[in-house]
Formats: sequence, structure tokens, C-alpha cells
Amino acid sequence: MKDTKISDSVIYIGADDKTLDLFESQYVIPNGVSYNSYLILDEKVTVMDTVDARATDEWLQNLDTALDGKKVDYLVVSHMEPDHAANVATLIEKFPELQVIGNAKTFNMIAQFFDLDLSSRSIIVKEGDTISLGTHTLQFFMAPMVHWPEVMVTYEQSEKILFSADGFGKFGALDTEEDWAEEARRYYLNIVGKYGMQVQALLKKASALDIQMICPLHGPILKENLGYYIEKYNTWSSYEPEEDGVLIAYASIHGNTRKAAELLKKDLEEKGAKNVVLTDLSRDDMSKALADAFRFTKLVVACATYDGGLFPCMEDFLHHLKAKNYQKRTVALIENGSWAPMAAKQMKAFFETLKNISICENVITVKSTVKPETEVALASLADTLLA
Ligand SMILES: Cc1cc2nc3c(=O)[nH]c(=O)nc-3n(C[C@H](O)[C@H](O)[C@H](O)COP(=O)(O)O)c2cc1C
Repeated sequence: MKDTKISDSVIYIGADDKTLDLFESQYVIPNGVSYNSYLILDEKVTVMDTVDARATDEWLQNLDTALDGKKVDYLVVSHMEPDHAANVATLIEKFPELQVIGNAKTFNMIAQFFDLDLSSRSIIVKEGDTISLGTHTLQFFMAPMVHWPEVMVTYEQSEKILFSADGFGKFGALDTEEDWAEEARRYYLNIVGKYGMQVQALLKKASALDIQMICPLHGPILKENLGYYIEKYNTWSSYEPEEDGVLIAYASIHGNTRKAAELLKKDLEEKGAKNVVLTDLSRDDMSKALADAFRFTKLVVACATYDGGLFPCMEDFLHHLKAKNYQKRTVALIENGSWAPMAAKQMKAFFETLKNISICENVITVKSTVKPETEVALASLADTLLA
């Protein structure tokens, strides 16, 4: 059920998008995505961010309905990425007296995206600045590199609402019934994951505020049990695993490496392991594989040797892990090769470049097909992983 009710004076005016093929041209979104935008009705009527160009018509309709003939005085731009800022010019042109609130970096970026003269219409805010709208007061906190340089969040003091920009966002349209953490984890780790330190800095600022509601730019408005969401962000941004478990990620050309991976999963489960997830890096969603790698304490990478190197989908996976600062985990290696297996050596060298990775000593080499001795080695690896 879509629950977009915030309060009598803070109105949701965003829109769902269920036809976009890939978010940021990269991430599958089976349940769509929402572009959230909010209107604050007060003496100074304020719009908190706009929406993607794909949602312009619905957003303008929502805006007009909520305004009921009033004019917009302020537009707060918390993030200039086009899925939120595509309609900055639309709103500025619709309300010629409107003033734009942003920080110095926001205005540099507006000039890159739009040919607009905002010299007499800009309000530049800094860390901690406040602007009164009447009964509501907006306070601004800079969140550089969460995940663009100009990002800032806004705390509305009277209703204690944090407008959190992309923070606490999630894939999925607002009428989607699904677990928050699953899709918020995939969103966070893939899009913001590199910037854990900056997110930690923002969480520290947020901890000093009395927050009763979080209004992100994607996904549901968070109204209850806020500690749960904040704790998830704390775990993700400090690169700690969420739960004991094993992701087995395999890259297999003809299926023999896959067979080894499947046998290991079976073995682990027979020995009592609860969270064992298998992912086929050739076919399954890469962003989900990355999120599961961060979710669990342990990762097994199983790869066929390919032209003296790694089968390309494994290279791709490792690239994503490094890009998002993968660390603090246990990793085990399985390789396959028909004449000169090289994958384990190369994967080991890769993981040695990451921080706080403990690599299991028992490396398994499959020579073309799984043999009885491979099964023994897999059983022993399962014991090591469960020890
Ligand atoms: C294009 C190509 C290149 C390969 N390069 C190597 C190699 O450099 N060294 C090696 O030992 N095996 C190489 N192989 C063989 C595979 O690694 C081997 O057959 C392995 O068992 C495949 O495992 P799979 O059944 O999981 O795909 C290559 C296979 C292909 C198709």
C-alpha cells in the first residue's frame, strides 16, 4: 500500500516509474522506482527537490493539486543528479519569483546542467544555516560525496523531519510490498557504497538531531522504528557484515565450476549453515551479488581459467567489489582449468590488495571436472568456512 501521508502541511508530490529498464543505466528495478519530491505549505511555500524528466507530467499535476492556486516561493535542491533535478528549470520558469536554495557547489552544478540566470534568485546556504518558512524552519547539513559533492540534507525543525536526499533510499515503486532492507541494501551498496566514511560523518551529524520521520528521494517515507534504518546504514557504511553467511559466486563456462559451487552449497547446508547464497555471475544480477557479498561474513569465488586469466564476469565482479571498498571478510578460492589453471593465483593476488581480507588456505583446483578428490576438498573447505 502506498503510504505517502506526511502531515497537513508537508505533502508528497513525487511519482512512481515502473517502465524504466535500468536505473542509472545499470541496475535492474523489477518493481520500478519512485522519484520523491515534497511540498511544504507555509507562509513561504517550498518544494523539496524535483523529479526525473520521465515523471514531469505526473509531478506537475501533483504539485498543482497540492498548491491549490498558491505560488511556490522556494525550491530546495539537495542533489543535482537528473533523477531529482531534471525539473529545476521547469519550476523556475513556472514561478518567476521563486528563489532557489542550495549550497555553493549546487549552483556551480546548476550552471552545468541548465542555461539559467539565477544571480538574483539564489540563496546560498552553509552548514547549519536555517531558513524560516513561517511555522517551519529548515536547517541545512552538508553531506559531500554522499554520493555527489553538492549533496546536502535538510532538517525541518518543527515537525522533526529529515529530508535525507539519496540517503535511506530504496529501489521499488511506492506501492511495492517488499522487505525494505533487501532493496535498500542493493541501492546503498551499489550507488553510495564507496563513500562509507562520508556516510559515517553524516550519521554523526544526524545523531545530534531529534528525527521523527525520514523523507528520502527514493522509496518509502520512514515513519517508525527509525533506529532500525539508521543501524543498517551504520553497518553498511562501516563495511561490517550484517550476518553470518556465505555467498558463493561462480564464473563457469561449461558448468563444471558451477557443479563444484553447488556441491559446496549443499555441503555447507548439510552441515548446518543457514545463509548460503549461490550466484551465477554470468547470468544473475551483478548488483545483487555485490550486495550479498557485503551482507555476509564469507565469500567463496569459483572461477574457470580463461586465456590465462579470469572468466570475464568474475573480473567484472571483482572490479565492483574493489570499487565499493570491499573489506573485513573471509574469502575462499576455487579455480578450474583444463591445462594451466591460473584463476586462484590471480584472485588471491586481487584480494591481497583489499583491506582486512582473510583468505582461506585450502584453495581448490578443479581440473576440468569434479572428481571424488574434489568432493573431499570441498567438504574440507566447508568445515573451514564453518569453523
Ligand atoms: C576461451 C577459453 C579459454 C580458456 N583458457 C584456459 C587457460 O588459459 N588455462 C586453462 O587451464 N584452461 C583454460 N580454458 C579451459 C577452461 O578453463 C576449463 O575447460 C574449465 O574446466 C572450464 O570450467 P567450466 O566447466 O566451469 O566452464 C579455457 C576455455 C576457454 C573456452
